[in-house]
Amino acid sequence: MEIIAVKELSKSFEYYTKELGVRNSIKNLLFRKTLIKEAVRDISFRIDQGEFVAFLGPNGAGKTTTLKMLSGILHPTSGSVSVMGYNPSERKNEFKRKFAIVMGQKSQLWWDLPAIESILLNKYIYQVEDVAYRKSLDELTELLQVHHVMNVQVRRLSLGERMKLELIASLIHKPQLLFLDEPTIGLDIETQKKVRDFLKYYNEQHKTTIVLTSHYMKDIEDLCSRLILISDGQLIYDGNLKEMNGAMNQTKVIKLKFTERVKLEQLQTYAGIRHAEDYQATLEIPKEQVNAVSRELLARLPIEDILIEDIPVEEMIVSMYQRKRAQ
Ligand SMILES: Nc1ncnc2c1ncn2[C@@H]1O[C@H](COP(=O)(O)OP(=O)(O)OP(=O)(O)O)[C@@H](O)[C@H]1O
Repeated sequence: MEIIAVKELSKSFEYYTKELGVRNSIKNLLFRKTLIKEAVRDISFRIDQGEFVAFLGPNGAGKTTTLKMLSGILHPTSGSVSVMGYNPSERKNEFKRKFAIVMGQKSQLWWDLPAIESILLNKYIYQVEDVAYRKSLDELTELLQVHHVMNVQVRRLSLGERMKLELIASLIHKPQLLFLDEPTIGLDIETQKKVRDFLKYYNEQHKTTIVLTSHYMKDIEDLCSRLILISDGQLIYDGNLKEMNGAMNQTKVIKLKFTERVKLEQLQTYAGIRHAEDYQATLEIPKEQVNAVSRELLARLPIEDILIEDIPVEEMIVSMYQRKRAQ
């Protein structure tokens, strides 16, 4: 079932530049120059129920602007958006009850109160019935293991604890759609993993559609089967992570560790040296040559360890952004 349908969506902002100084301020008042920023340009995509989609782009690509249009905070300049059958711009209460937004950098919890108070407030705002509320709360606190901090003032919580409670507050009404903006930002590795495990389980269990933006590639690789990439307001890729791997990864990386110091000249017969220093080297080799080159390396050099890997997802994505800029 289709949850989000975005068609030829664009958003432009009008803004003004302001020069410094009193004289310029007066000049600006009289002859203000209007500039137009096309933050989102003609993008189209569809997302089905239960999908866990990464929505990525470099800084200023238009991600927040798009998410704001999907949640009804901003009106599109042109094009259409349908979310769960609603036009988000109409901001119907019924629509607002069906989705949630979690922002890693912005809290929705009352700072001076225990989180349970904010969660309870959401129960009333979203009109969740007592039995459903109890069930949701028990499930979420159990999964996230936060019983012991429910009654602690939010300002006293660690970042990880707060993030988990943000998730509970957002999911207490069982939204069909969840927008997650940098949910693991600033968290330690162990807590990042716990949050990821929770999101994976929750998505599978409840078929909640999740749209995630994150700068951590581990979030994307572990959670999202599909990737929507935007750059400079335009859609540059929409597809499976594995397919992108196949299409982009025409080369593999060979990481070598040596038992003795190896000179650069000994490696120079191979094109694609990414890095070489004394006891280690990294080469980038076309896929079809990997077997032959590995055999030759093992025969010719004092190798302690050899590792053959795909190009990291992060690098593939960055090279997609670069390709787009070069067009
Ligand atoms: N109200 C506004 N007025 C003028 N320009 C704006 C406005 N809001 C956003 N922009 C511009 O639109 C572009 C896209 O912004 P947006 O916040 O959507 O990017 P983003 O992909 O979310 O970036 P980031 O990862 O840095 O948060 C940026 O160049 C930004 O400066």
